[in-house]
Amino acid sequence: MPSDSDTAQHIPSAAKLKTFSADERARIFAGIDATPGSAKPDPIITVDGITRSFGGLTAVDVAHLEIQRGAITGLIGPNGAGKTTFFNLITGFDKPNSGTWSLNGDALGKLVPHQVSRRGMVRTFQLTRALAKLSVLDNVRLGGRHQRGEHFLAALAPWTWRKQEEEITEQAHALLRRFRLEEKANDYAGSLSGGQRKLLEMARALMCEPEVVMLDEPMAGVNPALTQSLLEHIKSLREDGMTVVFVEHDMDVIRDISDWVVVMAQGSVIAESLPDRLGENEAVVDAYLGGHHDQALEFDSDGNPVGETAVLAHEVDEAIEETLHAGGDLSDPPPTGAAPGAVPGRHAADTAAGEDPR
Ligand SMILES: Nc1ncnc2c1ncn2[C@@H]1O[C@H](COP(=O)(O)OP(=O)(O)OP(=O)(O)O)[C@@H](O)[C@H]1O
Repeated sequence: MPSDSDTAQHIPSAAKLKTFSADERARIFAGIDATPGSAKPDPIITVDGITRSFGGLTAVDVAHLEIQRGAITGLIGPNGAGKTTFFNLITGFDKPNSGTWSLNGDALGKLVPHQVSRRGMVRTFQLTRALAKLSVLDNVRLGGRHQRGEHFLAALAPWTWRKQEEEITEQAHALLRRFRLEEKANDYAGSLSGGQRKLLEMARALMCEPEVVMLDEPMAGVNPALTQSLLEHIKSLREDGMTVVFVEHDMDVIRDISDWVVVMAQGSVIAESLPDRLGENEAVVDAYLGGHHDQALEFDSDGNPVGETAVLAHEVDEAIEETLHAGGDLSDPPPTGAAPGAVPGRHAADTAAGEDPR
């Protein structure tokens, strides 16, 4: 495993980042095959044969995936599709059963998270209880951890780390200004709103000057009033030449900011597409409707659902229960603009069970 001193030379600098105009990105993606595992003209991340099982469950099984440099790639898929596990694997937070993956052609398989971030790829993670008790400024400063000051040899030469500490603090303030959190610098991070926490996560991630930023549900828990500004901040990462990969459930967000969309279901990549072509993709529609809508239903001699039908019946029961629990009315039509298959309640349940809603 490479040591910290080995990886120090890999800290990316802004000079290495490459920006593409909107027109250039449109041209790049118009020329890419909309098929799972399709080749990209300039992949910054390449993944091969990565698998991860939990007991008998295969959570991730991605045969091949390339992520285009300098663009925003959205990663979508039904609940339990393996998106978060995939993020954890390629950023070193979890270990796969098999597979290889690389950043700029350098294999990352044996690295731990801070070594991966030094190579130039970071993922955001939610504010933990420990971080909530620190100031906003210290949270961001922590993103610059594992630089020279933490190396045990540096403890013997304090003048080197003191200088670095000043630089880290300066950099943290600059990021707080960028994300408009400067006024909150000395507040407890735990006192921030949902949207401000997301900005803090991004500021913390940018401390190591990454080339790739992986955002896990950046819009979750964000007040709608802040959504637009958060989206602009994500786009600004791309304008600075960073590559962004993000997991998101909200299809409006996906369409608004993604250049390209990768769809996972049951651990695998089942589709790749331009965001506005997703609806034309049969595999995507199937994944979101559960793939049951055109299957024959099966019952045993007592009239109990069996096999796939039993699984479907259970999902329908859960959806109905969720709707009732949330105070919904089962006779309500599904809200307009909702993600396909995401609407619990009678109408959606009936549709999923194969009835024509018209
Ligand atoms: N540590 C774990 N132990 C056991 N099973 C796990 C573990 N982590 C994930 N899983 C399982 O792996 C599968 C993929 O989970 P994962 O969280 O990666 O999906 P996801 O696509 O991110 O889902 P969501 O959109 O609901 O967050 C799920 O069936 C989940 O229950």
